[in-house]
Amino acid sequence: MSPPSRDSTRSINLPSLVPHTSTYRAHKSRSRSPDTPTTPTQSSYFPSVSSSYDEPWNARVAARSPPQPPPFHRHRTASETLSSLLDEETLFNDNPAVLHNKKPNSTDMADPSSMKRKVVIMGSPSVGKTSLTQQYVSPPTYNASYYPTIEDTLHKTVTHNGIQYECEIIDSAGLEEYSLFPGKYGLGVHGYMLVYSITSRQSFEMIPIIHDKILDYAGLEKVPCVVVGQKVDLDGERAVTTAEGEALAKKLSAGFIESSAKDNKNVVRAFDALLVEMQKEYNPAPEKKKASWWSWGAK
Ligand SMILES: Nc1nc2c(ncn2[C@@H]2O[C@H](COP(=O)(O)OP(=O)(O)OP(=O)(O)O)[C@@H](O)[C@H]2O)c(=O)[nH]1
Repeated sequence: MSPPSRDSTRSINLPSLVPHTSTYRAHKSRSRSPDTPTTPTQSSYFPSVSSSYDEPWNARVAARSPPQPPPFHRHRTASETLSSLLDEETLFNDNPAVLHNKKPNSTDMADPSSMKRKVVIMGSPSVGKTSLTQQYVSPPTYNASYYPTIEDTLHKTVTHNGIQYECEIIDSAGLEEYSLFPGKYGLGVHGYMLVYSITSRQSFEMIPIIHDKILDYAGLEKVPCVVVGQKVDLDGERAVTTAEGEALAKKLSAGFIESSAKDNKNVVRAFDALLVEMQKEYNPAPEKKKASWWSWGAK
């Protein structure tokens, strides 16, 4: 006897689905009427145990799998996505730059005499991020022991160029080349301090990698940023020249400074440089009036 071909009429005896249950019919009749939601009520989706177990298994499956997905399963339209993003913004009312491409501005101030600034200190492990931050927030503080950071948030109110800033400073965990970028640092942040150690070439090479990750995550072409070459007291062990640091910062359109948390050298200047970068981005000085064409011959 020859084996059954693909087209053979012989088929496996699967039970056929029986969609025409009372639940299914109720759903169909609802979906025909434009005024009624197509989503069956909870009770019709999940009939009570006693009634559902009277029906065959395939009827119960059919009752739970309506042919049309309920509305909350469909893809959101662009305008729905936008309005949900706008809702998200209210979750971060302290952080005006929450949304991608949305810049904070002077109106983001709760108190008009002070501005909130959220900054993240990022870089490779052990470059001195914590030492730098603590030296800035509560000087003089320097601890020669090393305790890897998970994350720490510090606050400091400073006045710079006549403006008072309430700074929230996030001291982040050291990042390695293949570390996942922590998404929370890509949103709602006003500025970044990217720290390397002048004694570590590897930590220097991490700076453009972290910078790229920030831009990718935030969906921006530029973020206010300062590149800091830390541990400048160890000049004898230098692995990165000042010129290289400057050139990299220029390439990233960032500020640049070398500092030593140990000697408390340029620590305040590093944070001031970041305030300047943020100021340039969010509250640029009004452009000087351009000379109009007729003023050329006016002398
Ligand atoms: N010589 C010198 N050592 C420093 C300086 N800043 C920090 N250190 C030392 O470097 C080590 C690491 O410092 P941390 O401030 O913990 O470095 P970190 O970047 O926060 O490290 P992670 O928490 O791993 O990300 C510690 O032993 C510090 O004492 C500095 O300016 N000069």
